[in-house]
Amino acid sequence: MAHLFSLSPPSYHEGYRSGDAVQFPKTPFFTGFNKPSRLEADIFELETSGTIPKDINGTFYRIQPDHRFPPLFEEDIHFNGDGAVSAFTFTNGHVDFKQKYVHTDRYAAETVTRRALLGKYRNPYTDHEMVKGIIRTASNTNVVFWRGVLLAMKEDGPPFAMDPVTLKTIGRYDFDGQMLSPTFTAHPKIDPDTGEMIAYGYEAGGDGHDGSTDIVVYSFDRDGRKIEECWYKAPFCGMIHDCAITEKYLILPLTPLKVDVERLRKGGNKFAWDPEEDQWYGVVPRRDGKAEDIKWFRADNGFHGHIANAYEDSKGHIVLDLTVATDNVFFFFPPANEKPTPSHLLTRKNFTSDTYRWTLDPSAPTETRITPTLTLGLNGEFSRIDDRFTSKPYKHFWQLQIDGSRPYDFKKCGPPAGGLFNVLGHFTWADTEADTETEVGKVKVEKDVFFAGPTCTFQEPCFIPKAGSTKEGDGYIICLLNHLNELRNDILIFEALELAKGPVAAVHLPVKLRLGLHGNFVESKEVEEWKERCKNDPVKVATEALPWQKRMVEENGVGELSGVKEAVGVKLNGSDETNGKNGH
Ligand SMILES: C=Cc1ccc(O)c(OC)c1
Ligand SMILES: [Fe+2]
Repeated sequence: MAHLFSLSPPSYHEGYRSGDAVQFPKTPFFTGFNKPSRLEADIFELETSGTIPKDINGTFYRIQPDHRFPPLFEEDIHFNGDGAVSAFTFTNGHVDFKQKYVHTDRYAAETVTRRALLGKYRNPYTDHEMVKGIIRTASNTNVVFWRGVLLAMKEDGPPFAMDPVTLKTIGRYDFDGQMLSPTFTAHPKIDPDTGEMIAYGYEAGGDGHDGSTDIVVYSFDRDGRKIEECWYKAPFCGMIHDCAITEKYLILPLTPLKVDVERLRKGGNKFAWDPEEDQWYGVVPRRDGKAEDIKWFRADNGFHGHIANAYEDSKGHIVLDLTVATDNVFFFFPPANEKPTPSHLLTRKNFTSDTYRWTLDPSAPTETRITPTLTLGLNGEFSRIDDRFTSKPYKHFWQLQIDGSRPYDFKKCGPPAGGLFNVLGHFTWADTEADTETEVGKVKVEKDVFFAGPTCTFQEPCFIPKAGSTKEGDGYIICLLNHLNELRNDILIFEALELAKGPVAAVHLPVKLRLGLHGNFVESKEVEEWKERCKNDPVKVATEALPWQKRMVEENGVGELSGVKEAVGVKLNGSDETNGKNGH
């Protein structure tokens, strides 16, 4: 007799989903530690070890891509998973946990059909007809608190707003109708002095998947008013994942991962790595920018990781610190001339990801070639700082490190899911101003590190300032720990300036989450204050389709998009009659 689990026909035929069996691909992106969690959860009083500091009163929010349904394509990637937000709320030494999906338009549509309708990562040409014209974003990359709401963000679409207490999705957020570009970054920066949000979108000129080289830059002041909007041109349509701000400038690292609309039309990958292309840095003024103001700096090929920080030095030069890898970190987006490799054969490239310091002279001519002022000889990613020092000279950063010299239990864990981030590091710049003069290669940091052990890796850390203290680094580091052998997660809490001493406390989850991207800490006081304010002035979400959707309706007639209208409740005519009846 056939084994019960072999009764259903194969769920993928020639790489495309077939049949009705609900089965995830057996590929490395969907198995082992990478198996979707699909969990919405609410746990009151998590188990803990050590002593949870009683002065942490607030919530650590983080987000993970977590596929709800078997993907349409067997070779789908982690980054295409539905956004799910986790919230760890600390109250006087106790910790509660919540996790909820972001209810995007794709979430609504796929709830109706109980199966995936959207195809490949950022390729609408691979979607089911029913969702033509949909806002495709999975909102899975970052979660940022803004004026009373949590914004779940992904760089291919607008943010979705969630209630910070219940994690219920409120709707698509358009900054009170002031932000109508098709794309919006997952890495906005908040100026700690002015409280404004500086943000941008790339591939922003058209519908968000047409290879447009337009970049839009926005600033919203602390009262939510749009005070800046300027449109610039990029030398090519490529990924601009993170950004940095100084007092006067916004810096946009353009990575040689390129979009090609013809490839998209043929059902191919969103991005292709171009090993021949430079890494570019666009610099624009934060105030009164004009299209012609953008200045590009170019350096030899490299793959941008995340920003640590940036500031202007005493000469008015921009000091910019970020990780840059020596090869294509997104191994699933190979060069255009390379055939896609089946994912069971895919391997991470052998790259290192050092921390680079660039010093940019804003008065230099555009397309000036640059070399780093400093490289640190580290190998890591996911740098974080004390965010109160964003845009200012700073001393401390924290970063996940890849230390191949430490023991790793391959037998118990297999290949490390998401990368061997086995060490959490705290680094102190020796002397911030002098560093800009230092020669390349000289390590000018002091290290303070903690090794996770041979069966564990870390997810991105986050700094929590100690209440009442304004001193840089005076706080805690909170960090998810992956138990790769047990398929479970913990949260570790460290004194931020004393990682080597080990965690002061651990919080134990009874389940495995998925590998997440980014997170932020918000004080309970702030959430409560905004709850009060929102009673009189409720958060408004988008009530109309985006301009590109309206154009699509005009060009094709609503008839062609009726599938969307019915299934998704996209408010194509500004009516909301279908919204809300779709599953939730
Ligand atoms: C670097 C991370 C990164 C970049 C682009 C993405 O769409 C993404 O999705 C989770 C993640
Ligand atoms: Fe990121």
